[in-house]
Amino acid sequence: MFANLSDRLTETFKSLRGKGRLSEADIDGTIREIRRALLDADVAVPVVRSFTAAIRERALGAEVSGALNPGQQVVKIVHEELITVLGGEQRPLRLAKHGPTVIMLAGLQGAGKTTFAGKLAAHLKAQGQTPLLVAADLQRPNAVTQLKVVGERAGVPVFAPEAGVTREDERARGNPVKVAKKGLKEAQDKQHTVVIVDTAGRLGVDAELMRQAADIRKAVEPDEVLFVIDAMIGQDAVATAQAFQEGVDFTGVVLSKLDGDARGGAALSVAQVTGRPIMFASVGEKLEDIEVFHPDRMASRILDMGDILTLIEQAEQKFDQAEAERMAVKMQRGEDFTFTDFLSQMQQLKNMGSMKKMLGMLPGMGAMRDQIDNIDERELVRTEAIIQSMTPLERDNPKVLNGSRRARIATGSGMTVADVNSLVKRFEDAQRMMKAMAKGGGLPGMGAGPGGFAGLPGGKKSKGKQAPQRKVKGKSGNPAKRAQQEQAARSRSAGEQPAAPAGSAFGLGAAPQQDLDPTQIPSDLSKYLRR
Ligand SMILES: Nc1nc2c(ncn2[C@@H]2O[C@H](COP(=O)(O)OP(=O)(O)OP(=O)(O)O)[C@@H](O)[C@H]2O)c(=O)[nH]1
Repeated sequence: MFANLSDRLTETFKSLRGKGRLSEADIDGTIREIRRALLDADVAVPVVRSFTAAIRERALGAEVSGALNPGQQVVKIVHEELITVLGGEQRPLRLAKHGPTVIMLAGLQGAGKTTFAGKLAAHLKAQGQTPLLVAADLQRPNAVTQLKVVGERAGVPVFAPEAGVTREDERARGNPVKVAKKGLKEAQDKQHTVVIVDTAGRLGVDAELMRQAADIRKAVEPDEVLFVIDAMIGQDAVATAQAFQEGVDFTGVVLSKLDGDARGGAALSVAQVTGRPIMFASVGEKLEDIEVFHPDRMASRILDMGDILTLIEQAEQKFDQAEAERMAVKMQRGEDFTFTDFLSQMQQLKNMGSMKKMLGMLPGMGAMRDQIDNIDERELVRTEAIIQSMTPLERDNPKVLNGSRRARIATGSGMTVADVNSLVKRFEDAQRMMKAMAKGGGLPGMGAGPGGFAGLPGGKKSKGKQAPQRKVKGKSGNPAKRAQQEQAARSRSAGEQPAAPAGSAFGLGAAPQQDLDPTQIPSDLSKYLRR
């Protein structure tokens, strides 16, 4: 996601590091680099122009802050301007006060509408809604079947045109406007709280496509019309978005395929050009690859400051609280950490999704992209296989693991004895770590107490002594935000980095800690602390 842009911008800021003051030439040089980086990322020219002009004006306007050096000041300005370009505030979905909320999806063929329809349905279902998917994409023969498949995966019913008995039925079946209306009626009758209408796309913008989408819009009067755009579309993004805005009009944007996007110009152009908020990002082919779009968090990711809030939220959603509490109690009692616990933690880690994606959300990880790309996610599966090949006695009393038992486990799991030895070694390290945490000290750079993962949030706070904490002003009521505030304060008072890479105990490439560029961090964290 934005890999090239992110690398170019962070490289540009490096040249400002350590400068006591910035001359106009320094600023112009930086602006030139930013302009090139944005154009190479396919950001639309007018957007680049206004963006760089705003940065230049503010940078020259000497917004002096005692806390930040000039280099950091420029990063802060770029960060704030990026947030503005990306739409400012996050805009949540508008839900209808009465009756089902109607959400219509529009966009070009292959933009990712059908895939997103399933993701959105699953996302809303997890929030307690009862969505109905409506297949009004009758253009592509396979589209209805595809929607049925994603609906089944999401556990959400799909309304699709049935084969008709009369000629009139058959005509209605081929008419997307009638199908959409019938779908809405079905939702009202069956008391669904949300209706998601998937519409047809074409290879390019054409009058027929626009007329059909506009007719569906008129027929179902949606609360939201979401324009789904492929983030890899490049310079065509602006023209396509404008055509849809004129033809159908939309209330929000969904950026799809943001996972595969090394350029990402669409993201930086569409909100600004259309004045419509980006509301969701689609970041993969799986059902759970959906993110609520937060302009400030995305700006932080682009500047390689990480996105700890999203990471915490995802961890919280997938985290099994009961299991965490079981671990907390166990450790407070001083009971030994066993392979059974190790396995359970690993399974939770797996539930949280791709390790690469999670690591990519930590600050300063852009410089380690190659190492992250080399992480072998199958390692979790191999580790699981080894533990599954142990007897209950061995899992709970790892000390009994002598040479012959290790050889048997290696054969049973299809691994080598060296693999088993290496896992036992990692396990012993994790066991020592858990003991240290149980004593209450916590571990450097970690926010988690007992029951939490190494380097990941979650679990209860230790009752024992914590490292001295700086008081955080204006603590948020939001657990994710609060966790970050506390972590930031802890990290600062201890002079530590904001978070330790996760997964090291599980042997997933064990991303080493690196020196973070100080020009990249302070403005971001201090921003959250001030909130
Ligand atoms: N990598 C990646 N692939 C995606 C994403 N969203 C969709 N795709 C893939 O893109 C292709 C097209 O997606 P669809 O959901 O069928 O697109 P559509 O807009 O419904 O297409 P039409 O129904 O023909 O208008 C499929 O192969 C999807 O698996 C995403 O976020 N990331």
